[in-house]
Amino acid sequence: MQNCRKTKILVTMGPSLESRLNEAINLIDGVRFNMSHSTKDYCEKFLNILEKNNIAKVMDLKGIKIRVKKVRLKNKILKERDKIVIGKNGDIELNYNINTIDEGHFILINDGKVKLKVEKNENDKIIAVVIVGGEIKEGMGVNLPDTKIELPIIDKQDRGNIKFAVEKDFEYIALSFVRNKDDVKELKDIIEEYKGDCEVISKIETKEGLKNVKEIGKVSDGLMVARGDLGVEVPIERIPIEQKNILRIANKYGILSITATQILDSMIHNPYPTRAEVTDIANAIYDGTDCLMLSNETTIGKYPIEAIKVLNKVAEVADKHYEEFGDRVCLEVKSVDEGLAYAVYELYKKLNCKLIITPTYSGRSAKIISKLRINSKIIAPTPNLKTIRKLRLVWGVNSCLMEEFNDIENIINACRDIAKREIKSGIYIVTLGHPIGKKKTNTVKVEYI
Ligand SMILES: Nc1ncnc2c1ncn2[C@@H]1O[C@H](COP(=O)(O)OP(=O)(O)O)[C@@H](O)[C@H]1O
Ligand SMILES: C=C(OP(=O)(O)O)C(=O)O
Ligand SMILES: [K+]
Ligand SMILES: [Mg+2]
Repeated sequence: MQNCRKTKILVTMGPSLESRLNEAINLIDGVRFNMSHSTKDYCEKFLNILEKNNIAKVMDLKGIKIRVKKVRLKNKILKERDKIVIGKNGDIELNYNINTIDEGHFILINDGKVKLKVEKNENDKIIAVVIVGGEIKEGMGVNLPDTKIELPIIDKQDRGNIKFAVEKDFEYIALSFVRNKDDVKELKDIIEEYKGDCEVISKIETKEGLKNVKEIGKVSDGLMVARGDLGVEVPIERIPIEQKNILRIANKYGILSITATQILDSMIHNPYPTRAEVTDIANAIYDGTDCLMLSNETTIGKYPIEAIKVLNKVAEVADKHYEEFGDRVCLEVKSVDEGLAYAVYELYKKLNCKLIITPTYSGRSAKIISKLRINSKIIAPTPNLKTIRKLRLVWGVNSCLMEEFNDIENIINACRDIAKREIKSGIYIVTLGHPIGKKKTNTVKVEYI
């Protein structure tokens, strides 16, 4: 069983971590492969060690990233009030057709460090004025917060990545730059086409995705507060408010929630965090995030292991105070699952029970109960290895392998053995589906040691 930390840790694989993964393998719960910077062959190298340790595998699709394709300017340092021609044979060419970028739209280059505003769109070219100057280079990321991006959310390369993720049993696929529910449906249809069951995490990181976050949440298995691109697409002062809002929506719909980017940014260069970062981690936990994700800290940072250790320690301490400071429960009751979770919650509070055991195939009963942020341990025994790995990212849930039984008595006895190991004496709760089999959980049993 993992240590008493309840918040889960997802790290991004990259040069800094790849040769030191074994130093952190017992402190992390998931690994993200960012396909903007990784190939399938690169992922292949780590599958064995991840599966041996039941670590959740997350494939993050590169998505429709717009970039600077060509810079024809001699002087690549743009100055305020400069006029720039964008388009074929213009000063700057993008890897995106420009005729949907209208007058008044902003063009943000290099994570928003350079800001242009469109003055004129003459169909084959755009005249833009420099609002904030700076250096521009080919390959730099471009964000178009005001422009409806008319591109399919999944291109040929990402379709290949999805096929690979299904073949290699990735637990999750993260979708970058999600705009609306149709984008999520498109990914789910492709996963189904390849007969996969990877769960879909929608990255909320564009103005349009933010506007549609409710409809996106309703059809996703998880939401990620992708603060990097989000902080470019909306004014940075909106990040704390949008983060709380996105996390509340994920918890209301009973889906996974991940908070990402610049979690311990200063540890890219320093072996210790700032006070602001440590407080940000605790506040993200109290905003209700299931999981925190490290990016540059573990891909290119100088101190990947130290960053993981700091995140582990800070989360462990913050978790202990969830009852005092954590956001209150807001899980929406849509079906029996949520009703049962609230029944477990009431029993836990009224009977001061010390342990909740949720035998499960799908993992859903454990995930839903976890949304109520119950302070007691939640153990989810399952015959399904993939469920163990999926639940690695779910707050407060420890999953373990249990053989497949064919009668309820045996499951209850097996849970008793787990309880004896975990609490020695006291009240514990078991959730079950009766009659036995792959039906939804529909029974709550109070047990006593
Ligand atoms: N180890 C096991 N052997 C046999 N049946 C099991 C086992 N673990 C859970 N079950 C049965 O699976 C059902 C609950 O799992 P599942 O269908 O995934 O529900 P949920 O999605 O609500 O978690 C119940 O019928 C439970 O009794
Ligand atoms: C997590 C994010 O996406 P990526 O790292 O793929 O840019 C982000 O933008 O914060
Ligand atoms: K990405
Ligand atoms: Mg992003």
